[in-house]
Amino acid sequence: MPLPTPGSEQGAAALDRIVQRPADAVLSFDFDGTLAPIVSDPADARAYPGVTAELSRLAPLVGRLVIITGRPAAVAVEYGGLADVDGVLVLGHYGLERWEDGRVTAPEPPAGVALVREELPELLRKTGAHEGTAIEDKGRSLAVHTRRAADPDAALETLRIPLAALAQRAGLTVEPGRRVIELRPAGMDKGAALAGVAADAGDGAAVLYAGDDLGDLAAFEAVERLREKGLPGITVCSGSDEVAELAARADLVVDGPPGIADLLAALREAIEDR
Ligand SMILES: O=P(O)(O)OC[C@H]1O[C@H](O[C@H]2O[C@H](CO)[C@@H](O)[C@H](O)[C@H]2O)[C@H](O)[C@@H](O)[C@@H]1O
Repeated sequence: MPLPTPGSEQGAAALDRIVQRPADAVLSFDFDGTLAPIVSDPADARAYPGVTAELSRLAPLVGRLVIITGRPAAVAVEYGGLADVDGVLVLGHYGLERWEDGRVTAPEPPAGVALVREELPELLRKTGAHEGTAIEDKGRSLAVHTRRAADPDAALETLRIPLAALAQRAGLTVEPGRRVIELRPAGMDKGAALAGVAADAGDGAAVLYAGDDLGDLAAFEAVERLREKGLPGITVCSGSDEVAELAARADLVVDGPPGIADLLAALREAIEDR
């Protein structure tokens, strides 16, 4: 399977560097919408067929394989079958949680999370949340999903202002995403998480980050900052018709999780054949 050609020179140079010097590569991926297809119930999300096996083949070939997700790390590990991927690092809650070798480390959630947990059901009732609106309690944060409403976008719009007000009162930050608004602890994002991993990898690192949603923009920006410092970097958008911003910014756009699965296989083959 041929490697796709990135639309930018910097992206092409980074992909070439990753193939030629895989031991210096940091390969990083978002979970939902990138490794796993979007489904209507968040509890039903699973890695796209073949993705976990391909990650397992790539892991020993590259310097660092990282999943950076808004999910709790252990949930991404379970839904992605990632415990079978040797040496993978999973950063959950936008980088607050670190899962490695079966162990999770994370700071205690701020008190605002408990406040949101207590007040959210009543807020949804009072604001006339559309039928199908659902709360996902992730322990260290809460998400409000509207994908199962008859008009998911209208349902989300109804909630934007009240949820922002609640987040402000609770001292949390608002994370908008694909038919979801999350209220989560401030002070960490996928960009800071990726920058930390890249720093650990050292000055010779080359970085690939693939994502599909607005929360991945911070990681795209981190790749752009690394490039300004001279490190090769490539951004990949797992494309959908729900998020235009990421595709416009990416060095390479592939066709959702099936396209990511093909990219993983092509990258592994190119590394093996170099
Ligand atoms: O950073 P990610 O790994 O992409 O996680 C972001 C959020 O993804 C999940 O929600 C999204 O996927 C669901 C399952 O396909 C879908 O139903 C929902 O509409 C999407 O927004 C997850 O439920 C959130 O907790 C994650 O933060």
